[in-house]
Amino acid sequence: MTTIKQVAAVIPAAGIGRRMQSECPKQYLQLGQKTVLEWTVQALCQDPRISHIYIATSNDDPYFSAQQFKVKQPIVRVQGGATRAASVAAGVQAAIADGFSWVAVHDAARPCLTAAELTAVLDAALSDPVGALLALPVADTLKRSEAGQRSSGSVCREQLWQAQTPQVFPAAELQRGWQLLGTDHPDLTDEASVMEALGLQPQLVVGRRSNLKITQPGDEAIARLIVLDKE
Ligand SMILES: Nc1ccn([C@@H]2O[C@H](COP(=O)(O)OP(=O)(O)OP(=O)(O)O)[C@@H](O)[C@H]2O)c(=O)n1
Ligand SMILES: C[C@](O)(CO)[C@H](O)COP(=O)(O)O
Repeated sequence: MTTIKQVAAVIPAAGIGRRMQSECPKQYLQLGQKTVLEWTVQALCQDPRISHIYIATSNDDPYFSAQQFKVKQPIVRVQGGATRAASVAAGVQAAIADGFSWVAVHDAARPCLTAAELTAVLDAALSDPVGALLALPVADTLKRSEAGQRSSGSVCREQLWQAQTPQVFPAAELQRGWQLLGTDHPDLTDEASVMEALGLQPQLVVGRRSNLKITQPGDEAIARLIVLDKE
């Protein structure tokens, strides 16, 4: 009988959603019958290799206790930190303490992840010496703006990708990176940056534009259309 490798999902959900300017943190906005976070947890349970879910929330989060996660995987709440990296590191530490050697880090603000994307990034990561992340080749012309929101030129996009999540890596390697660099380093905006800082080159797995991160006003309306189309 072949045993499948068990992976802990870590969801950073301790942000305040400043850019969103919404009445509550964006991870608790309602998309139909579920909140963004409830959709995200459900999305991560679409592959049986995800066996536990660690959610990092802010200490004074008044919304989490009312969440209804209708999944069979155990949900573990941990205290998030002042940065996304600190929140992720708290979840990874809890996962390691529970015996996990691989983690799949996925933003709470990305509720539209499909089963196909999740399976693809897990397949790639678990058979790769470094790990893997979902990403999109840049499809638009990129402009640089140095003053007054005016274009001062274009940036070559030939070798540029937009990182998404899940990002799937060995937990101990991530911890080694944070021990070296800290969790408030401005360049460590995702887990792949930590691996790159260790001199490693994660595998890029082509994702979908529908796996958007709810960030700016109006993004929640797009995400609502995507998730309700699945219902
Ligand atoms: N200290 C932090 C900051 C962010 N996050 C989480 O990291 C994810 C991606 O971060 P981002 O989109 O930047 O969320 P916010 O930090 O909430 O947004 P903003 O920067 O607009 O405040 C989100 O699910 C957010 O909840 C976190 O767990 N802990
Ligand atoms: C992790 C991430 O979603 C990859 O694109 C992104 O770096 C998160 O950035 P944020 O400013 O913390 O939302």
